[in-house]
Amino acid sequence: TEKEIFEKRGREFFQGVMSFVGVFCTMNTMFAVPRGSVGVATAVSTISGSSFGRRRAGFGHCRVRCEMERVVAEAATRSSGGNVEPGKWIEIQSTQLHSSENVGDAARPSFNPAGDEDDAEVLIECRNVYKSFGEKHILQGASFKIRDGEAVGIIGPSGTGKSTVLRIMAGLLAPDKGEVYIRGIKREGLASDDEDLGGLRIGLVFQSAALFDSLTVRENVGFMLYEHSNLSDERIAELVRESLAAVGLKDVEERLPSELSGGMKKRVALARAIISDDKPGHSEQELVMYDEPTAGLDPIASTVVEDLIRSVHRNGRDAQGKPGTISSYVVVTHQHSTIRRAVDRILFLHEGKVVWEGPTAEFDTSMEPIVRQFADGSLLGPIRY
Ligand SMILES: Nc1ncnc2c1ncn2[C@@H]1O[C@H](COP(=O)(O)OP(=O)(O)OP(=O)(O)O)[C@@H](O)[C@H]1O
Repeated sequence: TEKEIFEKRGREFFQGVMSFVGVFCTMNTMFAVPRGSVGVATAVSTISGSSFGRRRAGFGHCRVRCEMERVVAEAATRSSGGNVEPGKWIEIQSTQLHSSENVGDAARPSFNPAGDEDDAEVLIECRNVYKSFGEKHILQGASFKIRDGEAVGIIGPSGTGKSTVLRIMAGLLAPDKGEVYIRGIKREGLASDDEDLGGLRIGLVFQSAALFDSLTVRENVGFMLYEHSNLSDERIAELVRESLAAVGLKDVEERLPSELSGGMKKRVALARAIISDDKPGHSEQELVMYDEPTAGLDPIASTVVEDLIRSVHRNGRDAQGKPGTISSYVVVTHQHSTIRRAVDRILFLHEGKVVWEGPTAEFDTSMEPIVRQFADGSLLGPIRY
């Protein structure tokens, strides 16, 4: 019954927030009163915890009250600058917790304001993944899930293994230990043509665009179809045209990569990742992974690529105004603009593990020292160079 589900979710939620003092709830509301000897960081986490709680336990909204100045300031941010004073109850609605004020793009998919992202189908799961290269122990128990509909960013210090994670998810590299599940099916070995991905297509867009220099744009974009489908050359040329149009390119089919600008190459690489054959019963789901899609681009070209990534997602509209076809995507990036503009949820990778994850909106307000140091670009903190 609804009551049983509520009680179960409530129990799960409380297991997650037992450390917070003074948390109690009613059917649709959670109340949080950080007090006593808890530190500021814990108190702020109470607010973050309450957003987690609402998503996990399905609370309609939460109310927070606190005396501590920093916490009150945090609460003010969360409540969009409402009338927030120490000791006064403030109410935080779900939409404010995943606010998109940094993003002006209408194509931006929302961060599941229904609050049910935990229930969405898991497309890829990495469970306790280890990977070493010789003496370099890069991944040391990385675990995370990518769900249907998500726009996820993987961030973290240089050399921490972000690209390695992408290559493992794409099946180009096998973990030494741990498991990768694709739609619940455990992957054995590397990606292969006859691998059962449960109907999911996985595309990887490399940082360098990785176009074949000697092939034209048409041959690059249609490469997989020329190699692995029975479609006629005419049909492939048509699909290539459509895919290029989706990323805002036309009349470039016969050019060589050397005749394109850096930004155009990235668009062509994106067109190659999203092209699909038109077989009946073709998979509905596609996950694309972008490795540093905006590296080396000027700020405006970065914005164009960030919006493009949004636009080909199924909640967006492509360059022709058609709904995008990508179910979920993962972006590895160092660029703050890309973190804020192109993704809804962040996985923070450090020393081989996911050490923090949360909605993009929480990246700027999290008091987690590692996140604060990274977000502020500070030399002081737990990350040592
Ligand atoms: N095939 C390989 N052989 C040997 N070492 C490798 C290989 N691939 C990656 N590495 C090493 O693993 C470490 C992690 O590399 P990776 O590219 O995954 O990091 P990253 O977090 O994406 O870094 P950056 O942010 O600088 O791009 C680096 O030290 C890299 O040199």
